[in-house]
Amino acid sequence: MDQLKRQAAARALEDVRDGMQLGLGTGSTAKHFVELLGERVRAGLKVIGVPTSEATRLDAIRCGVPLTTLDEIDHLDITVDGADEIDPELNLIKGGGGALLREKIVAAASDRMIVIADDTKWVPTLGGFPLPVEVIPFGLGATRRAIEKAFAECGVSGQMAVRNGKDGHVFVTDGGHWILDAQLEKIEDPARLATALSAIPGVVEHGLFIGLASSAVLAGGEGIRVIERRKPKGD
Ligand SMILES: O=C[C@H](O)[C@H](O)[C@H](O)COP(=O)(O)O
Repeated sequence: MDQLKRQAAARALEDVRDGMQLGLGTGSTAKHFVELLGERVRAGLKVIGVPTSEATRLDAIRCGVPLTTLDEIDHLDITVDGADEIDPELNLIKGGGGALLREKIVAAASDRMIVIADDTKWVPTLGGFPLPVEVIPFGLGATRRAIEKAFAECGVSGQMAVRNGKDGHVFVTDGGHWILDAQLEKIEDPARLATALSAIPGVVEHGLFIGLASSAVLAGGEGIRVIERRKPKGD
């Protein structure tokens, strides 16, 4: 599986040109991209990156990839990031590693987002992977009830739990927030659910990435498949 992730990362790297400003994703697949990019940088490629998490920032530094911020530059050419699920419209569930907020800010600031994954992430309908919803700890009970109401209005339901870290304590995101993971099984209308969740006070962000991915590079036993998004970015 790790080999497949690396192959997808290597394919995305073929789109990177000298002088590009890149969004650097988070997770085990995006980590391969950062490592491969580092090799190219050491061989003379001139790029600059914006990391989507503290973990990726440290990886990029270790690999020698020069970094900047979205305060210092006004756009990114390409963001390369992994995903937890990808549907045929290239809508995504992200946030399995807790980096969804910075990932979405960076993807939205990019001309193109290339999603890299092994082909087990490709699904007909999103929802098998628990949907991460990043929340402010204050008023959590009220936020939870509002999320449940939004789920009901959007025709989905399922258990929701505060995410714990490996140490057994509540997982805290890079932004200092908590994550609720919702087991929804099938999200028939992800765009509607995304809009409903974004309207709830106390919800900082959610893991539905709608209309952000430009293409997906899927690596599987049969080789690599590149799927281009049909509609323009943002639609
Ligand atoms: O918060 C984490 C990110 O959204 C990751 O890109 C996503 O969880 C996929 O990670 P991985 O490549 O490790 O499966």
